Amino acid sequence: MAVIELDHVTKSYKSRGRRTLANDDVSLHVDEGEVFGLFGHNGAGKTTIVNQLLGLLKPDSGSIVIDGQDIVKNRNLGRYLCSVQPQSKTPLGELTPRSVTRVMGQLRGISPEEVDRRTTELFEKLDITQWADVQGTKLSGGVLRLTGFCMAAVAPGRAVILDEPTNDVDPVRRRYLWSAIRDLTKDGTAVVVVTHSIREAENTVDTMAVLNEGKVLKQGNARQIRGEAAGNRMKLEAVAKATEDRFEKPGWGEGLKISDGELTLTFERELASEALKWAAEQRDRGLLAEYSLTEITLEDMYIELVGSRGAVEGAQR
Ligand SMILES: Nc1ncnc2c1ncn2[C@@H]1O[C@H](COP(=O)(O)OP(=O)(O)OP(=O)(O)O)[C@@H](O)[C@H]1O
Repeated sequence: MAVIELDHVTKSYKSRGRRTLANDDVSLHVDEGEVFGLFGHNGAGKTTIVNQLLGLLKPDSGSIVIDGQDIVKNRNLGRYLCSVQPQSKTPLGELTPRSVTRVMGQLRGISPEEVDRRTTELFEKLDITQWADVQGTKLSGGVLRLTGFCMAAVAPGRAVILDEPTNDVDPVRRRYLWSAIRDLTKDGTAVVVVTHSIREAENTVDTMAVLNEGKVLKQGNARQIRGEAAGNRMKLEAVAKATEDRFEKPGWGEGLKISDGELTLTFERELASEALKWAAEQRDRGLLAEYSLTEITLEDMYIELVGSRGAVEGAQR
């Protein structure tokens, strides 16, 4: 059953005499117990979707239904039905992670005992118990961000919306966080994760959409989309020590690219041993350092789809 149904939503902003079409006929559905990844370059229109789900913005046209309730007609319901971790860091001031998480749980109507149990469980899961009672002014950006997640997760609504939850978080706690995101779905909560960390999200998201310049470019089951993009292909990744023109391009690979000193080359899976031989030769010529063969990822699909399009234009208000 769909918890979030966003249909044909269009939203534009007017600023300094200019109109920006932030969402252009966007339709997204998120089912119970599903983690939905919303991907897109800066300025693609992701936060505009989040703000409309929460009832903070009204679409120009289209419908938004959460748990069967019309959010366009009753905008306050958005904030009741969804709990949210906003994109900005949670400013705690002199308050502590434990106190703000408790307040949020109580505001959302769960008993003090349940709030304490959930708060302890979340802090332990994310390994931030040692900072639970430290004032916000003395905490790192990562701990503040994780506190923002706990505030959204302590008493989740029918949907939990997480806008860039992994920013500033160290690699180990990011793993705990992705696992905590999956845990949220166990009682049927639908989770929307807005993130640029597609490589990490890949293991957790069930369904996804790629947004570009306000439009949905691709949407569906994340595993299927990755499978379709990968086909029978693999990828060679290597540290390049020379520019592209110095390499002898193999006849069998597609698209040898060097960007920021990293070489990538995709090829049919059965050519894996050829690819390793080629890489060893290039290393012997002093053109490559470390190299490895990897699977095609969801992030590769994203880059193929969006590329550098919109990366420059989209973000200015
Ligand atoms: N209040 C506003 N007034 C005018 N234009 C806005 C406003 N908010 C957003 N925009 C514009 O709408 C478009 C979509 O912005 P939005 O913040 O939804 O993108 P985003 O995908 O969330 O970006 P990011 O990944 O950088 O957070 C951008 O072109 C942005 O400049």
